[in-house]
Amino acid sequence: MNQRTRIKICGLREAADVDAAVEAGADALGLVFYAKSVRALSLDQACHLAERLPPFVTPVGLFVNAAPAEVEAALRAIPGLLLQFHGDETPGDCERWGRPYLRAVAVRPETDLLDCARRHPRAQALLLDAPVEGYGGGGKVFDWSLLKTSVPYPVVLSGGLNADNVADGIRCVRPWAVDVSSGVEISRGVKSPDLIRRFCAAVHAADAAHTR
Ligand SMILES: O=C(O)c1ccccc1N[C@@H]1O[C@H](COP(=O)(O)O)[C@@H](O)[C@H]1O
Repeated sequence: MNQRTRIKICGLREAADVDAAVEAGADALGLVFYAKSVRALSLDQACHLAERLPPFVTPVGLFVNAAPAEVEAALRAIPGLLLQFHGDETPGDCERWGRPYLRAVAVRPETDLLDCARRHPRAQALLLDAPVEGYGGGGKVFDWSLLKTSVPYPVVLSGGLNADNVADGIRCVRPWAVDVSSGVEISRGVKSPDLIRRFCAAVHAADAAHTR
């Protein structure tokens, strides 16, 4: 089946970057609700960015061990928010909202993806990331050859992707979607509309080149 690879651009902080991502064909935009991240937003800032999104572009709220009240406030304020849990949340923490969510998994040689999938039966997707110091957004690629198990729902490939390596990632992993943050930044936490466009163009070119 020919299947286009969905694109999530994460850690946006500026309206111009949001607009560039939408124009370039991004399917989802990540809003970071993790105070320790250089990409962190207040709820107010996140609402203003989310208001710019046209239909069919999904706002994604990224949380790391957030207090339930914080998740609840974001769900109330941003219609259609897809949750991304990127910390040590238990399956119960992720599922208590009765809302679709992405569960981030740091992929190590010993990681059992099927077990992760079993523990998160209601996740929309597993988001596969590199193990990094802290929780994520570290721009590190993991060893894609570790992905030998297929999971019973879609995966999102992330971790150190950029316009130069994303085609290889798509070819190796065949993910439902790819997710990028550091790889579209000119300096830590500062997005570049040009790099966003280059990343999206590389994904579209990879899809056009591959029979999937
Ligand atoms: O972006 C962050 O600052 C962040 C902080 C804490 C957890 C996750 C974070 N970002 C997510 O990390 C992956 C990989 O990002 P990168 O492309 O390697 O920089 C991605 O899913 C981001 O959404």
